Amino acid sequence: MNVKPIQIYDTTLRDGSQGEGVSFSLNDKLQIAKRLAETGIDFIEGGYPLSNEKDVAFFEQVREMDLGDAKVCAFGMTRRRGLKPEDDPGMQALVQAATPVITVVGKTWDYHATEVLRVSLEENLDMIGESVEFLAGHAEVIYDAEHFFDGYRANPEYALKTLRAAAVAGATVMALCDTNGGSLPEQIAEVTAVAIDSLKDFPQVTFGIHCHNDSELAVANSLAAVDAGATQVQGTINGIGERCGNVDLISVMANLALKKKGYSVLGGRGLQSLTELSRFVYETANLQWRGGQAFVGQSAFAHKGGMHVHAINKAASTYEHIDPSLVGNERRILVSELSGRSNIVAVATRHSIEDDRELQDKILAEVVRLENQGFQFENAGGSFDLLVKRIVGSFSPHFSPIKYRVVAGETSADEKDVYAEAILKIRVGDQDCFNAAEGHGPVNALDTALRETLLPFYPQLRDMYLIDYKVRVVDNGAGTAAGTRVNIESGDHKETWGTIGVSDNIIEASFQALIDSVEYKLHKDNVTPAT
Ligand SMILES: CC(=O)SCCNC(=O)CCNC(=O)[C@H](O)C(C)(C)COP(=O)(O)OP(=O)(O)OC[C@H]1O[C@@H](n2cnc3c(N)ncnc32)[C@H](O)[C@@H]1OP(=O)(O)O
Ligand SMILES: CC(=O)C(=O)O
Repeated sequence: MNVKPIQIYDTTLRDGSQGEGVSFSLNDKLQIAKRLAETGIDFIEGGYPLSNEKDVAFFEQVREMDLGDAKVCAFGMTRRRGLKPEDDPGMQALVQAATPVITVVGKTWDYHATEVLRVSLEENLDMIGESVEFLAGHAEVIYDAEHFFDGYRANPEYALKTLRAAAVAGATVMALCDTNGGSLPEQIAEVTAVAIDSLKDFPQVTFGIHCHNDSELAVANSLAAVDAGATQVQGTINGIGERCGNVDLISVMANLALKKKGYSVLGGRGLQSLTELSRFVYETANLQWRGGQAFVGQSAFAHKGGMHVHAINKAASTYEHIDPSLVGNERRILVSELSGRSNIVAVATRHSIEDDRELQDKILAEVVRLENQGFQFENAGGSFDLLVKRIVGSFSPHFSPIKYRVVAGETSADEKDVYAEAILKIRVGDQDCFNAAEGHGPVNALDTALRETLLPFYPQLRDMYLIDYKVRVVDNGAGTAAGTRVNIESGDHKETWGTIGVSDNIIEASFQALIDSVEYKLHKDNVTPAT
């Protein structure tokens, strides 16, 4: 069967940066461009050179990078009213960006031309035609038809004229924009087909689709346009962008490659790097991951319900629409009060409890009891592992806490320096050890005191570090009134693990999570407890 290649046009660095809370540095932009190219993205829209110095510098520096087959595009608007293109600073900035592709946005909607630009409909057509013609002398031109679908609904004849003006002037791609993100898939399909038909006397012209997600339909709309004949999809990684965002290219690429028949993206490669690409962009943009993001989210293949895990263990496709590895993601089994024995067996693989139903029931009962107190084991695999060890009987403590005290306060009213000190007594083997430490805060002081005390006995702890610390107030209603839940994420050179503590007292909850974190490290490294 013939497959139709669909070009992927990424505008994370331009339209994505219009998203609230997104601000890329120059280096961020260059790094993301490199990743996009490595993934096999066809077009990388780098920014708006008229807008700011950073984008100008981006285009200067990106030229020095080897981005393989990816084409870098500079973005800008048509010439200003009353100016010749060659005299327009925006046009000049686009040319100076010296990219192989220039994307120029123009108005399609008659209302927008007359009310916002305040130009006649004829002048708007001239602005489009003259701008494209001028730019086509310097680069391949993609024409972004802003508000195309709203424009078509308001005045179809005029909307199509704006496309024709761009085609006559030499644009090679018409990107139809659902700028306000308000269209439905059936409208997109119908209007895209009409637009394509209207330019059939320009066989060299192809069509793209550029959707926003204001109605949560951007993916469906983009796929509808592709079915109607569009061969380029514009969007951003993770759907970041203004208001509700742009279409998420991750979902578009995965659906086109894995679900829809007859299309290919990324030259048939690169799909397995989608999860990594998604997370790289989140990290670089300093944004929180969306756990439930389709295909690449951390929870996209996370199974919690006991009945589901039972089925997954027998046949994964019962609750997974694709094999997660196809997009570089992985299956996760969560343990909680909603678990059945199947979750416990699946998570506790290293404890060989598959055949012991009695043990499975005991572990499950303990999980349910603790969750009722405010514990949550989904992100606390280290603590869950220790819980299983305790019930199975393979847990041997490496130390035992005797008492601790934490003091925090201000050094003086003048200096207002906050200090924290921890005093700790623990038993290691047959020795009682006493230590005090200072820290940036009470938990840091306690952590330092604990490590310093244990290091002479367990030098392996030098390789362990704290990655994240989170506190939540829990009001469990049903169970004992638990006050705070502390989750700690720790790591060493090999792996990361989560631990948990719950108590009315935040310091006590933190201490429990710290103890579990250290015990998990020592157990996993098979360190013999000091005698
Ligand atoms: C749908 C989209 O996402 S399009 C891209 C939107 N992105 C951005 O706006 C981000 C980058 N923008 C910027 O840095 C600035 O807005 C600039 C540099 C482009 C322009 O800044 P300013 O000159 O201060 O103008 P301002 O932003 O206030 O207004 C936009 C101007 O462009 C004009 N304009 C808007 N769209 C177009 C167009 N397609 N063609 C020609 N002129 C246009 C407006 O009429 C207005 O000009 P006016 O003040 O003479 O009426
Ligand atoms: C061009 C563009 O970003 C839009 O119309 O949404």
